[in-house]
Amino acid sequence: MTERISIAIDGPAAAGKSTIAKIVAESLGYAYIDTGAMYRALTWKAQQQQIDVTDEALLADLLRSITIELKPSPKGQLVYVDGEEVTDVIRTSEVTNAVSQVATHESVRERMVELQRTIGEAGAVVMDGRDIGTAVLPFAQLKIFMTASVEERAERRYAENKSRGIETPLDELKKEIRKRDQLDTEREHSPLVQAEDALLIDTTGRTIEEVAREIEQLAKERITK
Ligand SMILES: Nc1ncnc2c1ncn2[C@@H]1O[C@H](COP(=O)(O)OP(=O)(O)O)[C@@H](O)[C@H]1O
Ligand SMILES: Nc1ccn([C@@H]2O[C@H](COP(=O)(O)OP(=O)(O)O)[C@@H](O)[C@H]2O)c(=O)n1
Repeated sequence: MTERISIAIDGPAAAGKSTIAKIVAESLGYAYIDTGAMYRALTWKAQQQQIDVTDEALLADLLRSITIELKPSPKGQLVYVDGEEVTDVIRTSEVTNAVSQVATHESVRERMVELQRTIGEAGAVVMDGRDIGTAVLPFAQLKIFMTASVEERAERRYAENKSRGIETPLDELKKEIRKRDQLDTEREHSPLVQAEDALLIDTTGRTIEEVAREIEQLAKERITK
């Protein structure tokens, strides 16, 4: 019987990964790790230091010299870079439009995977991203590949942005999501791809509660096995 399983949730932008991962982690009493926030944090720091996001060596050095922390709080997960809280600033379009470029670099990915493995090693974790089931936690007991139509994903991001006072036209969001999906699936190093042993969950037209219950059930089946 495995009491502390690892759960990997991968998939394209705005498919609902972090929303669902958070709920499932809370209901199981597990830690939730948003690996996208780590790539965003590095991208933000690089922009602060005016480092060119195509410069792999400088980005890898930067990643080695900074501290990225994910801290749970009643408001949700807070993200810190070198002690500075960056939870909201890493969601701006300036960061969003550069992050997938930063994430293409092999040495950046190697270091991120190392950091994420250290966090996830002990189990009792729900981790979401693009390469969790394939590269970070290949032995995860439950792997989900979460998708939704690009229209629905853009509409969800639109509503989410609106509720946070950000007005980006729907068409622009659709373009940004398509572009990021393309960069993530076509990159050379650990691209976004469904792991062979991952279960595909299409969330199009489904509620957050439905999807969360489905994954909780799948997790419980594995925990008691
Ligand atoms: N099944 C769902 N149905 C409707 N909206 C959803 C669903 N899952 C997530 N959302 C909403 O979509 C938005 C994007 O979800 P998010 O979890 O940030 O996606 P990801 O982590 O995959 O980028 C959030 O505002 C969330 O509330
Ligand atoms: N494990 C991961 C997580 C994110 N990423 C990169 O980081 C970007 C931002 O991830 P995210 O999960 O915050 O993206 P959203 O879908 O939440 O907008 C992705 O588009 C990828 O380019 C990655 O390459 N590998």
